[in-house]
Amino acid sequence: MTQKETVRRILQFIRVYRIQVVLSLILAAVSVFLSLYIPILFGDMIDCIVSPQHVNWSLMGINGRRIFVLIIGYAVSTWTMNVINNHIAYQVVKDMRDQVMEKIQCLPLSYLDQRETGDLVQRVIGDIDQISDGLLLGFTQLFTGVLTIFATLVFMLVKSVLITIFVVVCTPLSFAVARFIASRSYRMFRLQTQTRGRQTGLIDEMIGHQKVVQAFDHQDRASAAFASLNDELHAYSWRAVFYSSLTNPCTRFVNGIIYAGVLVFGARQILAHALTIGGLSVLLNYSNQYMKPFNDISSVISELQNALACAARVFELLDARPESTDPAAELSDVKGDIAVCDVNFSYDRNKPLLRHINVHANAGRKIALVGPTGCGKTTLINLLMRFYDVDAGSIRIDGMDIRDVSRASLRRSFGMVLQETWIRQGTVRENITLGKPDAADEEIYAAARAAHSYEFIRRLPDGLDTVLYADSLSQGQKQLLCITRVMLVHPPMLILDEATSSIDTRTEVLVQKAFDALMKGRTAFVVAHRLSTIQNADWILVMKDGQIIEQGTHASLLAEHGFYAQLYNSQFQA
Ligand SMILES: Nc1ncnc2c1ncn2[C@@H]1O[C@H](COP(=O)(O)OP(=O)(O)OP(=O)(O)O)[C@@H](O)[C@H]1O
Repeated sequence: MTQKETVRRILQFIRVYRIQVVLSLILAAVSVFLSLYIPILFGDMIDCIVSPQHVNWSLMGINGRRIFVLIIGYAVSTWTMNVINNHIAYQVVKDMRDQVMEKIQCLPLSYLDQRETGDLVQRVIGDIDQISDGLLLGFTQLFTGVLTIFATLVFMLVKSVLITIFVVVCTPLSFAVARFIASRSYRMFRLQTQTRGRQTGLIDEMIGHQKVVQAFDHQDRASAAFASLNDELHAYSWRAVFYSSLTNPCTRFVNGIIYAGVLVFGARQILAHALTIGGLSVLLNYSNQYMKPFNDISSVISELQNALACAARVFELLDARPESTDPAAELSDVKGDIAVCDVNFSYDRNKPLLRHINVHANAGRKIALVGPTGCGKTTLINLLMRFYDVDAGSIRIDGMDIRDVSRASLRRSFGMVLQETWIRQGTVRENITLGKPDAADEEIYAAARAAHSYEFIRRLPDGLDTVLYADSLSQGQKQLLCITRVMLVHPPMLILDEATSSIDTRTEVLVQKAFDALMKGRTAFVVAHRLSTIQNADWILVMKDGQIIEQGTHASLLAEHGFYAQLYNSQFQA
C-alpha cells in the first residue's frame, strides 16, 4: 500500500469527526495568533517608556490588561484544542480497533494460522497505539508548527523586512550545525550499542557455558576478548558523549550569533527611526523562537512516518479476504452420520497433504485416528469443522454436503475437546456455560457429575462462582471442565483430541471415564496419542503421510501385523 493510499485511508477514519477537526484547526490558529501577538503587546509596553523620566502609565495599564486577557484566551484555546485532539485520536483508534476485531472474527483460519499470534496482537494493540500517538502529534504539533512558522514570518515582515530576511537566511546554518553533530553522535551511539550487544553475548557465553570454557582452558582468551571489547566500548562511549554534548552549546552559539545580528540590524533601524525599541524586542523574541517549530516538526515527521507504517499494517489486516459467504441453510436434527468422500487437501498447493481420504462413520460410532506426528490427523479434523475447505471430494453429514450449510450450524453440531484446553478468565459457571449461557445450576451440576468434574468444582472455595485464572486449575481439571462444557450442550457429534500426557494417573482415569461418558450414543472422532485408550473404538483409521494406510478394529489391525501393530507394540514395549 502506498503512503498516499494509507493517508487517504486514515483520513476516511478521521472524516467522521470532521466538525471536531475543523474546531481543533480553528483553535490552533487562534492559539498561534495569540502566542505571536502577546510579544507585540509586550513590545508596545516597552515603548510606553518614552524616556527614563517619562513613562506612559495609562497606555501601559491598557496593554497590561490586554496581555492578561490574551494569555487567558491562549490558555483556554490550547487546552480546548488538546482535549478535542485527544478525543479525535481516541475515537479514531477505537473505531479502528473495533473494525480490526470484527475482521479477525470473520477471517478464515488459514489466514490466522499463517501468521504469528504475536504479530496480530502487535497490529491490534501496538500499531494502533502508534497511529494514535502519530495522529495526536500531527494534530497538535504539525499543524501548529507549520502555522507558527508562516505566522511568525508575516509578523516579522510587518516589523522589519531586512531583519526577517536575515533570520530566514541564517536559519539553515543552525540546522546544518545541529545535523552535522547529530549524525556523528548517532553513528557513535549505534556503535556503542552494537559493542554493548557483543559484550553481553560474550558475558552470557562465559557465564552460561562456564564449564565448556574451563574444560577447553579458554578463560584467558575469553578475558582478553572481553578486555578488548571494553576498550572499544570506552572509545565509542566517549566519542558519543563528546558529540552529543556539543549539540546544545553549538546550536546555542549559532542562535546567539543570529540574535546578535538581529540586535545590530535592529539598532541601526532604530537609529534610522524605522523601528522602535519595543519593535526590536518583538523581533528578538521571534528570532529566538523561530527555530522551535522546525525542531518540533522534524521530530513529528519521524513519528508520523512510523504511524503511517503501522497504519499500513493495520489496513493490510483490514483488507484480508474474509471467509467465503455462508449458505443460509442450517444443519438441524443431526443424527451424526459422517461420510468423508475421496477428499484431497493441502495447505500449500505445491505440497499435497491429504490424498483420497474415505471414511464412513455411522451415527453413534467411535472412530479413532492414529498415526505418527504430522500425518494429517488434525488436518482431517480441521476439514470436518470446515476451518478449511476440501480441495477435492466432499464431506457429508446425514447426506448433506457441509459446504451447503452454515458454518455456525455445522460447528454447533460438534462438541470439541482439544489438547490445548481453553479456560477463559471468569467464573467456573461462565466457563462451563460457554455454549449454553442460560443453563440452570441443576443442568450444570448434572453435566459436571457426568463429566466427573463435580467433585473438584464442589471443593473450590466458591463452587461454580469461583473465579478462574490461567493457572487456577491443573491440566487434568481444565480438561474435565472442557468436557463438562461440551457435556452441557449435548452435541450429536464429537471431536476429541486425547491429551493425557501431562495429567496425573488418578485424574487421567477420571478424564478417560468422562470421555467415555461423553461419547455414549454420539458419533466421535478421536485423535489418539496413546493407543491403549482407543482399543474399544468401533473403527480405527491408521494414517501415514496424508493417507489412510490401514483401517479396522483393534483386534483386526493387530492381526494384520502391519503399521498399526508395529506402532502398538512399540508403545506397549515402551
Ligand atoms: N495451518 C497450516 N499451514 C500449513 N501447514 C500446516 C498447517 N497445519 C499443519 N500443517 C502441516 O500439515 C502437516 C499435517 O499436520 P497435522 O497437524 O494435521 O498433523 P497431525 O497428524 O495432527 O500431527 P500431531 O500428531 O503432531 O498433532 C504437517 O506437516 C504440518 O506441518
